[in-house]
Amino acid sequence: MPSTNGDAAIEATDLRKVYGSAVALDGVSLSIPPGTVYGFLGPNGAGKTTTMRILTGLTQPTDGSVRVVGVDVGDRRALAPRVGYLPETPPLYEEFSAREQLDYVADLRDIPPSVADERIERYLDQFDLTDDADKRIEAYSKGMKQKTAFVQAVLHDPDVLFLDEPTSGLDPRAARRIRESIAGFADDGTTVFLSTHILSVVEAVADEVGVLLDGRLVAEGTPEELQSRAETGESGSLEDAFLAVTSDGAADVDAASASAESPTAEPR
Ligand SMILES: Nc1ncnc2c1ncn2[C@@H]1O[C@H](COP(=O)(O)OP(=O)(O)OP(=O)(O)O)[C@@H](O)[C@H]1O
Repeated sequence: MPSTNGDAAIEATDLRKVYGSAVALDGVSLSIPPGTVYGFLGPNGAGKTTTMRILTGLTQPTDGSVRVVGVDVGDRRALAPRVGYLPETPPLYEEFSAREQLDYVADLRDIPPSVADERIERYLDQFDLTDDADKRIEAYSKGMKQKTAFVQAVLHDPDVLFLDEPTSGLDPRAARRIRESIAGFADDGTTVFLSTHILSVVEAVADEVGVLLDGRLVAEGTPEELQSRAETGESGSLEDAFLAVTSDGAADVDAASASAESPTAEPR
């Protein structure tokens, strides 16, 4: 369990989530400093989306507690202005245009119109959406929808940004825009919690990586630290590291041998 850090942007303690008889999360603790880009990895069904939904206050944990920027996530009213969330299936009104959608969200977020107008135009331009900004979203490609949803998540300039597969379905240029944008937010002090299966994105932007397996955090460290843990040694890729710590029985091995082997990444 991480040491309790009152200044952490995300502080989760011993999260458990049980659905019926199925254990989705089995004691996950996180302590993520402000300004960190945290890459959250794990195989299908590991519990990543469940964790994100708990960290954003959308799902109640069965046990455990979460504070984001010092706010208990149960306090939705206090939390909402401080966090942005891009879920795997983003909520967009298909009958709106991107400009209408973003105007609508700006209004919901109480962003003053002059500030909102400037930001919306800047983001539309940044994500190559200006020419299509008045077309209905239902006519957009998957990538255009994803970019619109990303802008929607960041429009209010949140302190902490939760991104679930932000580059999924994007062409290389659009994916690069998102990656650059994530790096830019981090440079400005935003904490980014990034769940993805695309390891090159994590390699490009993450300061720290956590690997979830069967509802447990089985490894945590910088991408370089995780790579150096891979069986292939220092030259191992993040993919090697991911496969090593998520192979059958890896969770037990890691938990048992954490201090004995003094690995460079901090296993859980
Ligand atoms: N609402 C729910 N009701 C019952 N079981 C659920 C529910 N949501 C998630 N689960 C279960 O919890 C476990 C973790 O699911 P979760 O969606 O968090 O995984 P994930 O790591 O995000 O997976 P993926 O990479 O495939 O998106 C899975 O076994 C899943 O079936």
